[in-house]
Amino acid sequence: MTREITILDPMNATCRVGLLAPSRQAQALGTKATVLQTLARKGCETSILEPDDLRHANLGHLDIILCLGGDGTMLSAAAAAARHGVLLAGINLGRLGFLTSCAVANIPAFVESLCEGTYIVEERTMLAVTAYNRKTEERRDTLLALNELALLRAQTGKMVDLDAEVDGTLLNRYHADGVLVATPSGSTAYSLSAGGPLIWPGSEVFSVTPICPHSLTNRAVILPDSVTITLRPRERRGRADSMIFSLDGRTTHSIGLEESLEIRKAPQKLRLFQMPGSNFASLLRAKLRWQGYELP
Ligand SMILES: NC(=O)c1ccc[n+]([C@@H]2O[C@H](COP(=O)([O-])OP(=O)(O)OC[C@H]3O[C@@H](n4cnc5c(N)ncnc54)[C@H](O)[C@@H]3O)[C@@H](O)[C@H]2O)c1
Ligand SMILES: Nc1ncnc2c1ncn2[C@@H]1O[C@H](COP(=O)(O)OP(=O)(O)OP(=O)(O)O)[C@@H](O)[C@H]1O
Repeated sequence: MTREITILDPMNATCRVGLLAPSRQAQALGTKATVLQTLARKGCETSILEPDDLRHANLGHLDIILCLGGDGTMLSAAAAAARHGVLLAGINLGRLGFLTSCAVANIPAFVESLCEGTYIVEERTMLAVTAYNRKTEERRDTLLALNELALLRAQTGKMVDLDAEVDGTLLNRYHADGVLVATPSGSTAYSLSAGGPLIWPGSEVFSVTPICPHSLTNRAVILPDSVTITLRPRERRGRADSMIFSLDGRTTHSIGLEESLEIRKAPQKLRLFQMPGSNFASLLRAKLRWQGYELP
């Protein structure tokens, strides 16, 4: 895994922070004020980002996008951060905050570490997902995901059929509620709920995890992230149940029978801020509430 200790360039020591704080709840507004004050005291230049800025604004001048929220807020900013090569951090105002950097109580330590350059940068793999029409060869825009691509049944209580191919060779024909292609970052999210394995960040693999397959031997498969995975909705007994695909649970798109999804490792990596001393094992123990004798 790439984990680098970063030292800010002393010639350019002013840290330019884009603050994404979408919540209007009183507690979130109070935390936002505290964060702004603490950053200003340390000489950081802070601009406020609106959710729309993540799609339209040029963010390349920022050193860091700082989210106040939970995993949902981190996921909303991940693609923009990766596209612009900007570091992503979060102060947890959500429930779990698995992807965030720290809790509200640690704001002073967070800002200290940011300004002293003692933080760790973890490079996280993103997925690049392109839908294309096999007949017309028309391709939709390529989208990025940090956690997973989900191909799911839509507006129906029926199961769906779909084929998954690896570099053009059939992996399996699934009869299920859907299939997930998850990154190591996404292995602790939806894929985990669907019975997929926990994958250490930095592992160069994807997981293909079926959701409730009607076959007890259909399990998650781990693949090298150098492959291209193709997912293709199929007709079943002459009937096509409608399907959707979703990236990080945020955007959903319908997909037709003539379309396929091509899923690859994105050329862009997400640079994720980690507090000094943080490690994945303690995150698993704390956030996934592992129990055990004498666990620290
Ligand atoms: N049955 C499920 O487990 C299920 C169903 C739909 C979506 N999801 C997950 O929700 C994600 C979107 O998160 P949200 O907060 O916007 O939606 P949300 O409000 O539906 O929350 C989903 C839960 O997953 C957690 N989560 C998100 N990313 C995580 C990660 N990388 N590691 C560990 N936990 C994580 C969140 O903290 C939250 O508790 C999707 O990417 C998908 O992985 C899970
Ligand atoms: N666009 C928004 N407008 C208003 N409030 C928002 C917005 N986005 C998030 N919030 C609020 O901010 C808080 C964090 O939301 P977020 O979706 O990031 O995390 P969560 O789902 O609550 O937590 P987690 O995903 O970590 O379990 C929540 O209270 C949510 O209601």
